[in-house]
Amino acid sequence: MGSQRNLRIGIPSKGRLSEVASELLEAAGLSFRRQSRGLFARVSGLPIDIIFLRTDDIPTLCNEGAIDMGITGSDLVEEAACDVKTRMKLGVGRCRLAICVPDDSDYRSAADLDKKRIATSFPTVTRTYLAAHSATAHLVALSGSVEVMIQLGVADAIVDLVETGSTLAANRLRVLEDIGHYETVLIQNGRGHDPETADRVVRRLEGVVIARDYSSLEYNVPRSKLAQCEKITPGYDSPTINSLEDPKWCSVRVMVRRKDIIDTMEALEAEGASAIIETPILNCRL
Ligand SMILES: Nc1ncnc2c1ncn2[C@@H]1O[C@H](COP(=O)(O)OP(=O)(O)OP(=O)(O)O)[C@@H](O)[C@H]1O
Ligand SMILES: O=P(O)(O)OC[C@H]1O[C@H](OP(=O)(O)OP(=O)(O)O)[C@H](O)[C@@H]1O
Ligand SMILES: [Mg+2]
Repeated sequence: MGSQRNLRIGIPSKGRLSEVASELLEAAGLSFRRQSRGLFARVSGLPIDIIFLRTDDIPTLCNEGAIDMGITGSDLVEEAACDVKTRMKLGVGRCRLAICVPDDSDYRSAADLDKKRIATSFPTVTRTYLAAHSATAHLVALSGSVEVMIQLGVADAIVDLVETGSTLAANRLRVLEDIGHYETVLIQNGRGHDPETADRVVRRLEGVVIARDYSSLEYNVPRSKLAQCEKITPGYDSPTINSLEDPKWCSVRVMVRRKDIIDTMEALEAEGASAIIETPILNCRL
């Protein structure tokens, strides 16, 4: 039984998302070894092949059916303007796409860029955004080094990805407007090749991605204070409560978003909780 060929998952062959994608798949129990510069790798014990591709080709190749699923940036999915489904956000590679202008220019909004020249690797997204803001610009479509194009006299403004803003600062640019926020995603086309294996990949990645976002927190609390503490830590579903030898006390185990962990520990302590312990979660099924 089974499908005629293995499920194909396309992942970046190089660049910043290449390691991110491999690590996530490994953590989800999809183990494979890439021969140097190889295009394919077989996943051990599962009917899956990993195909190594350019990050920006992954949306198009998924839409065309060359791969069944792919890991890439949601910015590139939007730019490719094709009909693939986003199965899940992977919680990494977060960045935004922004219209940027020289620090010392007087532009105040996208509408001020009407009839100006804009350099970008995202012509489709840029054109759509400008049209919605009553501006039409001359777009210079480039595949990289967009930040230097103002200095080179090629453009008046650029549209590029921004994370920390250090590239902008180095080039004396500022953000005029944000176009959108993006992150690394798992995509799938609508052809439905081997849906059982595809869903299994999604469930496995979910386990890892959710686990990375949460910690497990355990604490002891007098039963009289339990209600207040449960308000602070409602948990992913609901907290697990265990009895302690002293009937006036109980122990609580709960999942807490990692970004909230310190504030939560402080709030619990202030309510009278003690022995508050954070432990990382490697994987989970909820
Ligand atoms: N500074 C950044 N911070 C976070 N994510 C980013 C950043 N820059 C890019 N990304 C994400 O990574 C994807 C791939 O990045 P990019 O297009 O720069 O290629 P790359 O992997 O860096 O390879 P190259 O060296 O060819 O530029 C982007 O589409 C975006 O989703
Ligand atoms: O706001 P920052 O943290 O500075 O990040 C933004 C920069 O990151 C990306 O470039 P990348 O590092 O991939 O270099 P590249 O231009 O060689 O692709 C992007 O194209 C920006 O230039
Ligand atoms: Mg890059």
